[in-house]
Formats: sequence, C-alpha cells, structure tokens
Amino acid sequence: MPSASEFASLLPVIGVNACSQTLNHHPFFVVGEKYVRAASQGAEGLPWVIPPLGDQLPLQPLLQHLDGILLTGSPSNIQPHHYDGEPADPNSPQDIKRDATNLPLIRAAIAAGVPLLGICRGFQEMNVALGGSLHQKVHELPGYLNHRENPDDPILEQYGKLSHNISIQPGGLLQQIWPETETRVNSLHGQGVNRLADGARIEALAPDGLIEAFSLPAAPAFTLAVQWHPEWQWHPDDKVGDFPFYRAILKAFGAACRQRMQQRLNSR
Ligand SMILES: N[C@@H](CCC(=O)NCCCC(=O)O)C(=O)O
Repeated sequence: MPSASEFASLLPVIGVNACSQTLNHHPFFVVGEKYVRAASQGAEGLPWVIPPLGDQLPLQPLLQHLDGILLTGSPSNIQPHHYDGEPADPNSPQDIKRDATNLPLIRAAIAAGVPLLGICRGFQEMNVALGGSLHQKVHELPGYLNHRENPDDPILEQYGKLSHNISIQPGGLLQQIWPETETRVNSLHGQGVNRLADGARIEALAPDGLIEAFSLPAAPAFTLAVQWHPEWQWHPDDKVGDFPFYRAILKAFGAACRQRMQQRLNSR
C-alpha cells in the first residue's frame, strides 16, 4: 500500500469519453481539448481518453483503472429510441457509437463506485442511461426558454456568456460545492431533461423549470450531472474569463477521484 507521501505524488486516472466523427472519409474518435484540460488541470487528474468502441470496449477492465469519468458535451444528440422518444429530426446530428458506449459505461461506472461528472450531452446521457427521457427541442415547448447558444456569437461569447440563472436546490451536492441559492451559467443545448431518472435528485433548476443539474444520492461515489459547461474558462489564470463556480465543480470532482484512487490502491 502506498504511503501518504507516495499518494501525494500519484494522480487519479480520469476517463474522458471521445465522440466518433468522419474526417476526410475516414472514421475518427475525437475529444474536445477543453474537456481533457478540465480533467487534467481542473480536476488534477491523469486523463485517459475513452474510445466509443461500443460493446468492443471491455468495461470492467477499464473501470479497474479509472478513478473517475468526465462525460463530455457534443453537438450530437442521443438517439430517441434509447428513451422512448419520438423519431429524431433527420437533420439532427447523431453519434450511434457514442450512445452504444456511454450508456452502458455510465451504468457500470455507477455500480463500480467510479465518480462521474456529466457535462451537457454527458448530463443527458446520465439521465437516459438511468431510465429518464429528454425533450428534443426545448425551445419549441411553450413556457421554456431557448437554451441554445447564438451561432452568430463568437465562441468566447457563446461559452463565456452567463445566459441564465439557476436556482441551486438546498441540501444537495451542488450546494455543498457552491453554498449559494442561485448563480448564473452558460447555456448551449437544444435538448433537456423531460422525465428525470428514478433515484436522481434535482440539484439545480433554470428559471423556466428545466432541470439543469442532478445527482444520484444512492450512488456509492460522487455523481453529478450538469447541463452547462464548467469546463469553460474555469482556470484562475485564464486571460479571458474566470468562473470560480465552474472551478469549484471541477475541484470537487477531482477530490472524489482522488478518494477513489486511494480506495483502489489500498485494496491492491
Ligand atoms: N446535443 C445536445 C447536447 C449539447 C452539448 O453538449 N453542447 C456542447 C457541444 C460542443 C462542446 O462540446 O462544447 C443538445 O443540443 O442538447
């Protein structure tokens, strides 16, 4: 078993899932740099990119090496058949390989006690993986805000804008991380939670009542899903923005990953 000083020199291994894309007619696996940096520098872990290999990905051997998983955002949408949804808009971007990988990965990770932080599409995947459902076009629903980014805005504005308030629900994990009753977040999503998965606890709500964050209190490890993008400009030295709320989320996730690492190494 490593000594305390040896632990201090170790880094928790944090999985960051990739998406599948076709580039120059060839299939690729791709992952956004900001997610890898959020895992590496924000959560202070050793990033491990998880390829969307579907049922070819050996989940249990993988989970034995992981101390946490950061589930990334993506412009693609989860196929509605995974949650009894209406057929998708044929123009809606999909990632079948990612769906086939992440949904079983989420269930296996929770059962194995691997901490999870789901971001945007990752948030939606956690809800669907556990039996929840999604609104496919929130902006078309009466009474709901348009939660999408303005594609005409520059990227720094799309992600740097604090688009709407969230009310942080009292007594939950998110309020432990950020002891406030409300704050503001960026918003870059067209889909959202319709039916929340059984056993999930609402952690934050948008002004229109849309669920913006949830946790799984009964899960053996830290499990937080957020609809916004805390991987954006969380770093205090970022020249353009500095979002301490986002930083607090990444640090809390990182602490849970380090705790898992200690448990994993102690059990060897
Ligand atoms: N497609 C879903 C999820 C939206 C999402 O994850 N946006 C971020 C995409 C780019 C990035 O990774 O930052 C929806 O529209 O709700």
